[in-house]
Amino acid sequence: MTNSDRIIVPLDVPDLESAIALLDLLPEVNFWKVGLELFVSSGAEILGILQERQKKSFLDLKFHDIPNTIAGACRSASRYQVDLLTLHATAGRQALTAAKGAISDLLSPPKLLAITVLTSLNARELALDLKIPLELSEYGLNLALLAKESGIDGAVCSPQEVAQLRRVCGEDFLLVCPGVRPSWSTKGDQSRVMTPAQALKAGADYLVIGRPITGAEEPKVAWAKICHELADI
Ligand SMILES: O=c1ccn([C@@H]2O[C@H](COP(=O)(O)O)[C@@H](O)[C@H]2O)c(=O)[nH]1
Repeated sequence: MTNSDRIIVPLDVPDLESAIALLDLLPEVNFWKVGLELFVSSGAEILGILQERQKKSFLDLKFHDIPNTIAGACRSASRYQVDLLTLHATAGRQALTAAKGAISDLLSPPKLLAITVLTSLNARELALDLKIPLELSEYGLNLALLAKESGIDGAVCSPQEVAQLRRVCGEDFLLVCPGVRPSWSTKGDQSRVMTPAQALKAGADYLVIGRPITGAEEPKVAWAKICHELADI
């Protein structure tokens, strides 16, 4: 796998037409993410289109519910033959275990990823608004370990925590990092960021890079620039 195959681009657009326009504009992208905005507006059709085009897909619906509901949602989502699927680690051990159990008899189930601490949050918000008494990195690590113990395949974390998670959770635990910003792009609403090269060197398996590419004046140029930055690491 080349480093550009490690980049997942989110289709964070309001409708199917805009999503297809992005696929057409960036045929060199092999891994696409479908999140809440597109799925809520347009449903699952985009997942069939990605399959037809032989692209890998990441369904990022971040399930957060009681065990029975999460299990059913994971089973339903598996029908779409997606490669990755997310749920929140904070749903708890029983929900994580139920999610894994609900898809374990399928022939090619998606890999389940647990969201740890959203990359938009900073330490101050975690402590003052959410009243989490742990350091952010310790909290994230605990959530990743809970997911691993519950049979979940990997975690979504910020690049700032990925080295620690890699060290503690091991090589087989899939680590996917949003919150990735090239030095030449703006952070926007992301708090805990690193550049693509830093994130890969720190141990990420995949990088989710959206607006620096899709919001660029010339998305093809932005994509090529990031791939170039990752070519020699
Ligand atoms: O902690 C998280 C979990 C998921 N995301 C998603 O990743 C992309 C990031 O897009 P950018 O435009 O590169 O900011 C987006 O779809 C989020 O829903 C995340 O950012 N942080």
